Amino acid sequence: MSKHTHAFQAEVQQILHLVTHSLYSNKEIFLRELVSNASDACDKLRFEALDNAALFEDTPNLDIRLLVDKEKRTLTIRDNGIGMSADEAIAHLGTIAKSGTRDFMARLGDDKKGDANLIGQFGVGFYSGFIVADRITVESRRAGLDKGQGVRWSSDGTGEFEVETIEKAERGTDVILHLRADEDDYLQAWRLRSIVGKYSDHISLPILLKKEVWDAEKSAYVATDDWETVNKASALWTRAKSEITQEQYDEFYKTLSHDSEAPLAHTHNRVEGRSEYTQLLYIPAKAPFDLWNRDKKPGVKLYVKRVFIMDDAQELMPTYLRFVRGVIDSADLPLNVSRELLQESRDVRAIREGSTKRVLSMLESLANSEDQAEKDKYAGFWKEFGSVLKEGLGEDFQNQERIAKLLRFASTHASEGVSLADYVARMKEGQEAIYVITADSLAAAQSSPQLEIFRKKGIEVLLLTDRVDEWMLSHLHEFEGKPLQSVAKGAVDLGKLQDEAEKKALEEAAEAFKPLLDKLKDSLKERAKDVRITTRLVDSPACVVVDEGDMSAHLARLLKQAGQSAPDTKPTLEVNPEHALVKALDGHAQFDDLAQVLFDQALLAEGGTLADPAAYVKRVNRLLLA
Ligand SMILES: Nc1ncnc2c1ncn2[C@@H]1O[C@H](COP(=O)(O)OP(=O)(O)OP(=O)(O)O)[C@@H](O)[C@H]1O
Repeated sequence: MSKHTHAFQAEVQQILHLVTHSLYSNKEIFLRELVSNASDACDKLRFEALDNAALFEDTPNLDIRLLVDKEKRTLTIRDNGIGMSADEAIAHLGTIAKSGTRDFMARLGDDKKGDANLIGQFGVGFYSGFIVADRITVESRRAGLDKGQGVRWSSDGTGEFEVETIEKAERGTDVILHLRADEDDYLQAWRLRSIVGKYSDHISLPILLKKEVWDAEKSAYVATDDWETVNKASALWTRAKSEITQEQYDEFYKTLSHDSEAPLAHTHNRVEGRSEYTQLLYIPAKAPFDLWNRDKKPGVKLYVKRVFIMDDAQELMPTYLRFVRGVIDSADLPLNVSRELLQESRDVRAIREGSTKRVLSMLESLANSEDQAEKDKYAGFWKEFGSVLKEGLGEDFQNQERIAKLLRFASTHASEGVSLADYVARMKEGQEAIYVITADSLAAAQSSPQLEIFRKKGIEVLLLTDRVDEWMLSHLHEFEGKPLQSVAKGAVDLGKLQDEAEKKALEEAAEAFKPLLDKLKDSLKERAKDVRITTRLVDSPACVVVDEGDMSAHLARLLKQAGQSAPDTKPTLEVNPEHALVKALDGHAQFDDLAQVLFDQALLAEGGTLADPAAYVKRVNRLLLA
């Protein structure tokens, strides 16, 4: 193949622009990214060679080498892994296959400056080479292909790249960085050694550098022909916990996840027994940009006896823990395990159950810690991932109780961080239910008329404003034997919290107001299922509620917003017999206008919208002018 020029996919051009403009504050990460690609390439070769040992050709020992040419000012990252064919080089180094790329770009905003954190999280991988290089040449040959079928890919990282066929004797890939004018630092062996030590020590393959000796004549270190290994070259998770520092754990996480922030917590265990495996699992500090996508695969890598098998092994972690990152290395699974086999394997099920329990324990120890810093970490976790964890209530029945204990809410007593256990501990004497209200926002929840009686009596109500809360309520019916009760559903029944005198007053008012209620029912017969007297209101004249078994108005709105159909259930209007407006209804000349306005206002107060706002305005104006 003669030389061909190709244009980068538009998204790659944007990434390249970002890389060179936003990441220079932490330049050295380019080496971590390229070494990690080299290590992945070796993992892939080892995996493919399980079925075809010939791929190893005559070099079964896999390694990564860093070569420096001080005259040409190049740094080469060489691996003898799987390599790339010409087509693969064009596809992999010219496009971004990752799903969600477009969404990601949109999140960066129009100026495309982005912040380094977000970009780091997305993982610029190969393109990070352009932070320090003004040209990158890749020479590669895929394992199994002929020596004449090597490929040279080259680009200055602007709009285009060139590809041509070359002879390449050794299998694998050379990534040759032509360093920018002011990047001589990366030609120094000590500098490379220190970066490898910092970011890539855990890489399980040897990373080799030419040994240098001091040359007195030249007054400089010069390279010899001997190679030396500069990393520990044993997979981090296989080492004893006591030999691993916090920094090493954190760096390993950063390589796994491309996150530039340290994780919140990790758990590292060797599990023995019926199923034998090692797990090293992390909870990130920040949610990834595509956390909301339930199709997002959990970020756990599967290894079998230290051989990499696959990324994102969904079967190893339930969907609601898809934010967890890490590695699971099984001693029992066969090396040629397929996705299909994973789905059926009892060992995999045992691993998933064990790992789920570990992650929940990790969260529990943060949440229940006496140490404020740990508690704050849990608060941070909840902010980032709480909504996803709630999915577990419906997904993982076995652990429902543990998950319920990890939930945190706002309430009428505290603006955040209220657990169900806190709530239960604060329940009033005689209180039988955990009261909740759902709304679109905290402000809407806090000012809901339905809360008035609870406020007056000092009874705490949980304010649920997350989009998944309605769904959560359909799975979580009780906690420690106390039912969760929506204050916007059914007639308010405070049970033992209401004294006899109050009950009697209500009955009497209902009797006295009967004629008025009948008139209201008649006026509102198209809109309200029923009209009744209530004691739940203190300052407001009226509110709307739905029956116990009906869908809440909030959920119906959410469904409609999401373009789904929701039943048009009529609410019940409850009126406050003590309120001046309600008292004024009796014998009012514009009874119908007032009744309709009362109903419209009740809808508005609980966050609803009016079907006919213009009619409402006209009625209010008529009343104002009367
Ligand atoms: N040394 C290498 N040997 C073989 N293939 C490589 C090598 N480096 C990169 N590639 C190929 O190029 C692709 C793109 O690499 P890049 O680093 O941009 O992203 P990635 O590794 O897929 O994703 P991430 O960096 O987020 O893990 C890789 O998926 C791989 O197929």
